[in-house]
Amino acid sequence: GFLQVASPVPQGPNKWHEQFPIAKGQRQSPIDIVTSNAKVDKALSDNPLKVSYSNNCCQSVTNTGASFQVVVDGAGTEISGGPLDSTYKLVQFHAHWGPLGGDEGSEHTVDGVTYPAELHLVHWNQKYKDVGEAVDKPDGLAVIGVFFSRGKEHAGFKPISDLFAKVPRKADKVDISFNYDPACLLPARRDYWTYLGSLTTPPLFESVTWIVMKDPVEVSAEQLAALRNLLWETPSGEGQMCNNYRPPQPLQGRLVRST
Ligand SMILES: Cc1ccc(O)c(S)c1
Ligand SMILES: [Zn+2]
Repeated sequence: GFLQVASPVPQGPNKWHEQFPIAKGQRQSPIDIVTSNAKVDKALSDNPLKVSYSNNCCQSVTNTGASFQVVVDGAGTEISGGPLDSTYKLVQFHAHWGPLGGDEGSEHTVDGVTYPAELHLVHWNQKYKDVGEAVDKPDGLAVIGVFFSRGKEHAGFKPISDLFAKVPRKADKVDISFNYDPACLLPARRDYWTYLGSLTTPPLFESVTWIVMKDPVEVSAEQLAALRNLLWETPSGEGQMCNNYRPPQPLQGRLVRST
């Protein structure tokens, strides 16, 4: 029969360093957050993190082949304060998750504890002309991480999780026709840990000021299962997208601050 030339299946995290040497860098993410080593920094509370999103900023949901991604028009969606020396604008949000029904899937862990999924709200520094210029600068990005725990349905996440079945394949895209305020995905209590790290997927740029919310938000088992309506390439062909999380990386002496 004809030689089957399979499309190159993305290699797992332990191979990324071959093509992206920065994978073994000095400020890689995610990390295990050892809460007893985190240092409370009152400067973080003296200048509180300000999150102001608008409720008509979300344009579409797409399947990137590695996660879902809600594409956001940054106009009117700004964060500032806390660990940030500048204003950053939201550009997209996505998530990382584990196997069906499992408790692993988050990227950051807290004293070794994993959550079933982790949401990433990606923002870029307004001192740069666009996200393309910001994405590889040391102060280019700020990502708010929110842990998802399994529990009651998250009414605010439902309009998004209901769309996953409409974007099963890579590059599939569906417009978001309703008003949606991503702030509904944040926990009520705004305490967080913050440290300097990187993107958790290639190209793994060391450009992220991480803001990891301490409190998880609850989503239902069905909403976690809806993440698997997204498909991706596996070594044995097309399959449910899952385990798209990178395990914790060496801290390399970095300080984790806490509110
Ligand atoms: C900009 C960006 C893209 C993908 C990611 O997983 C993260 S963490 C950040
Ligand atoms: Zn991410």
